[in-house]
Parts: sequence; structure tokens; C-alpha cells
Amino acid sequence: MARLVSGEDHHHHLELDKLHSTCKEWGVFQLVNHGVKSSVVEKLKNELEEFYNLPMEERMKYKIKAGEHEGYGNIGKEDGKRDWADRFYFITNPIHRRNPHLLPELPSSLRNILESYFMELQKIAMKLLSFIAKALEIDVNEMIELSENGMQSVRMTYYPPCPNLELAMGFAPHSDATLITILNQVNGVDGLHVNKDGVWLPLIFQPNALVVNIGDILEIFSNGVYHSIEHKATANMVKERITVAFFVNPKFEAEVGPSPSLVNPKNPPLFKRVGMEQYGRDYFVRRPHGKTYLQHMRIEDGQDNLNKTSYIEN
Ligand SMILES: O=C(O)CCC(=O)C(=O)O
Ligand SMILES: [Fe+2]
Repeated sequence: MARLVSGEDHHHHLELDKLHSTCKEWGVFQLVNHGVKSSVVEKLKNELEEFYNLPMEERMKYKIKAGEHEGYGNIGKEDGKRDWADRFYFITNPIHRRNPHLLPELPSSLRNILESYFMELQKIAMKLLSFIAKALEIDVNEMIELSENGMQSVRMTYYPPCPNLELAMGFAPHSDATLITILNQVNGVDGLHVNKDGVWLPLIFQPNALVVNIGDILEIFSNGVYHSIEHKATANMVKERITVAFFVNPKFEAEVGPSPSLVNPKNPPLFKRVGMEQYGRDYFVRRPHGKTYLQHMRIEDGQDNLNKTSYIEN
């Protein structure tokens, strides 16, 4: 079970040492006193339950179109297992990147509560990223520059009750492409598992907690000091499970790469640099699978050594 990082009044009291060691050792933590009003969370739950109860034709208005990856859908069968989740993925920020057929076309009561919720999460994300910059001992402005008005997206997942977990696929093992992901287990049904040093551990959510995952981009940005967490999810045998994952990324114009302030002759860059726009495109070409995409960003031995030799003079 992952360690907790929480504060008394919201997260103003996050202890930097604890945050640092948690991000290094675990790559996942729970925020208990996050400050999102319980009325917002309750309304979100009710609205999502209502949405998933809509007739199929209504929900299919948002279905993923050929060649796109935003929208509502289910991937059918994979590796002989039935996909046991409906996923609804779309970009939420920057506003001009929103797909006009998705969020703007949702039933207004759902849209309104999502907007309030995303606003709250955006605030929490910016605070957390500032804390993370401090914990990494880099200039907070560098983090703000990278992530302010960043690319944000959401995946709302619905797992129906599943009588036979053996035959069904929930969410296959992957790490998120993000700086951080804020996961809300909206109706309180557990099912997230994290890979801690090769062992899959079920994550037991604290009541009303938000779970924060470190994503690949933060592993890259921290030049490997922090680790993205590989995770997977399963359905529940008797209850439906509803989750909302909020993905926090650099802005499209930014470069994904190790922070210049963490790279020096003793610590050569471990990862390549690539524009956020390109990074996102490349990520979607592959089906998320373990931490394979991060591997692709790693500087190969030869290149790494080249970098090292060019520093040897000092
Ligand atoms: O539904 C969950 O618990 C996990 C979802 C997830 O990992 C994702 O959307 O990336
Ligand atoms: Fe994920």
C-alpha cells in the first residue's frame, strides 16, 4: 500500500522530504485533504452514473471516430480477453484544443460539474507541481513555464460489474504519459493495482482520497530521479466501478526532456528531448503497454556514453 502524503488544511503542509521520497520510491501517493468540496464530488458521481445509464445510442454520439483517439468507446477483445471497460477520453485544455463534438456537447448538467471539477484539479495540479519542483530543488518558475496552461486531458472509465475477472480485461498495465495524473475513484470501488518493484499491489483508497500518479514525463523531466508508476485496473465482481483520470502535461509548445538544472557533467541526460506535440502523437501510435514508451525516450548506451565523454574534460 502506497504511503500517504496529505496535509491538515488541504495540502499546504505537504512535507517536501516526504513528497520527495514518495515520488522516488513509489511514484504514487494519495491526497486526502485535497480541498475539492464533497458536494462537487457527490454531484460528479451522480452525473456520471446518470450518463452511463443513458441509452447506448445517446452515449454513442460521442464515439471515437476513425483515425481519432478522443471519444467514447471500448476496444472489444484483446489477447483473448474481453475489454471490460468503457472509456471516454478527451482534451480539456487548452480550451481551443477541445474537440467540439465531445465536452461541449455533453448534457449540460454533466458538463457543468466536469468544468468545476477540472478547475479544482487544475489548481491542485499547479500547487503539486510547484511542490514537486521544490522537492527536486529546481526553480519553481521552470515548472510553471513548462506546465502553465498545459495540455490537459481526462479519461472517464466505466467498468461494469464483472462475474468472471479471469476472462475480462480491465485496464492493462501501463504508465501514464503525463507529468502527473490525478485519479478519482468516483464511486469508491477499489480496483487499481500498482507495480512496486515487480510485485503487483492492490491500492486501497483512503475515503475520498485522490490518487496522484507520477507519469513518464515527470520521470524524464526529473532525469530519472522520480519514477513513473506502472499500474493496472480491474473491474469488481458485483459493483460497477467509475473512475476519472485527469492528465496533467506540459504545454504543447514546450519540450519534453530532462530539466536543464538537473543535468550536469556528473548527471548526463538519461532521456531524449522532443516537443510535447510530437510526444503526444507518438504516444498514441502505440497501445500503452507497461513502461515501453518511456524506454523509447531513453538515451541508448552509445549515445549516453558520447554525452559522458564530451563532459570528461572538467
Ligand atoms: O480506472 C483506473 O483505476 C485507472 C485508469 C487509468 O489508469 C488511466 O485512465 O490511465
Ligand atoms: Fe493510467
